[in-house]
Formats: sequence, structure tokens, C-alpha cells
Amino acid sequence: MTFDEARRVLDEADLLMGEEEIQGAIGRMAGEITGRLAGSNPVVLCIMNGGLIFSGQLLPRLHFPLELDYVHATRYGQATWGDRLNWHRRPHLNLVGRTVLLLDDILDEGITLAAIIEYCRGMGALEVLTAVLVEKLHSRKVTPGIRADFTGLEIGDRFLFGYGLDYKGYWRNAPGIFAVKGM
Ligand SMILES: O=P(O)(O)OC[C@H]1O[C@H](OP(=O)(O)OP(=O)(O)O)[C@H](O)[C@@H]1O
Ligand SMILES: Nc1nc2[nH]cnc2c(=O)[nH]1
Repeated sequence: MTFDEARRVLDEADLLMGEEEIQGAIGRMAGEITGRLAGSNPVVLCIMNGGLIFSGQLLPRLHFPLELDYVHATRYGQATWGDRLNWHRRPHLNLVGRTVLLLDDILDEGITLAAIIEYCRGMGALEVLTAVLVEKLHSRKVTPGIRADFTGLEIGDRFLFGYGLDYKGYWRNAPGIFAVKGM
């Protein structure tokens, strides 16, 4: 995709959630996560790349001790479809006996979170909780009814970008959650 095409994608996109709604959702999630995890000495794992912006805005609102690490696992790469999880970086912190909180931008089919939850359990985590900024509403979940423990926003079944979500590698920095025209 060229630079000019990237500009056009944003110009033509539909803004589905603006900054005010997103900030409200992150604030509410911070309260819910604090209520559940403040005393649990958790390991928080940011799922790169998409989880970066959500994590960066959520973490300063969690006013309790935690350790932070990240994993890098991708399904989609720069494409808009993918069916396998490729691991680029596994957590370095020891997860044995720990409460783990996974942070990601979106739960779509749930394949990414399901695989990372399974990995963390396999590494000895005591419990694994999940927080996503967006849950996409449709009936193609890897496990019917799979939900994150903490969800910011529910959005319909379109291809989204902004706030960590990319369109062909661009616009993770878009200041809202947008849907690509026609997708
Ligand atoms: O629920 P799923 O259908 O598994 O999709 C959700 C995953 O897809 C995106 O990651 P992607 O693989 O595109 O990598 P990225 O985070 O680097 O964009 C997103 O960040 C989630 O991790
Ligand atoms: N950028 C982006 N990544 C995704 N991964 C799973 N669903 C989506 C989506 O709608 N947009």
C-alpha cells in the first residue's frame, strides 16, 4: 500500500468509536481490573503489536503493583485474514503460580487469545485473564461464546483499524476506531 492510498483509506473510512468513548471504556475497564486483580501480584502481558496502544493507555490507570512483559504473536500479518498463530516472542517472565492478564486490541474469532491462554497455562500460570479494547460481534468464534474477562467496546462485523489495529500495516495510530470502506 502506498502512502497516498493509506491517506485515502482514512479519508473514506467510517469512524465507529471516537476518542471520548474509547477513553471512557478504558477508564471503566481500569476500575473493573483493579477490583479483580489489585491484590493478586499479576504478570501483565501486552500482545504485540495490536495491544500496544490499549496497554499504554490502560496501564497508568492501574494503581497497584504488577509486572509487565509482552508477547508477539500474529495471525494476520499485514493481511486481513489468517488462520495460524505465528509466535515471534514468548514471555520472558516466569509464569509459574502467577495470575496473568493478557491485553489485546481485539477479540475477533478468538484464535489468538485462545492460543496464548493455552500457552500461559502450559507455562504454569495459576489463572489467565484477558482484557480487550474491542470485541467484534459475529458468530464465527473459535469456541462459541468465548468472551474476554474485561471488554471495552462491542463493535459489528467490519474490518477495523485505529487504536492499535492496522490496515495493511498502516494507521495503528489513527485516533479512533474506524471501519474500512466496503469491508
Ligand atoms: O481473535 P482473532 O481472530 O484471533 O484476531 C485477533 C488478533 O488479530 C490481530 O492481531 P494480528 O495477528 O493482526 O497481529 P498484530 O497484533 O500485529 O496486528 C489483533 O491484534 C489480535 O491479536
Ligand atoms: N486490523 C485488524 N486486525 C484484526 N484482527 C482481527 N480482526 C481484526 C480487524 O478487524 N482489524
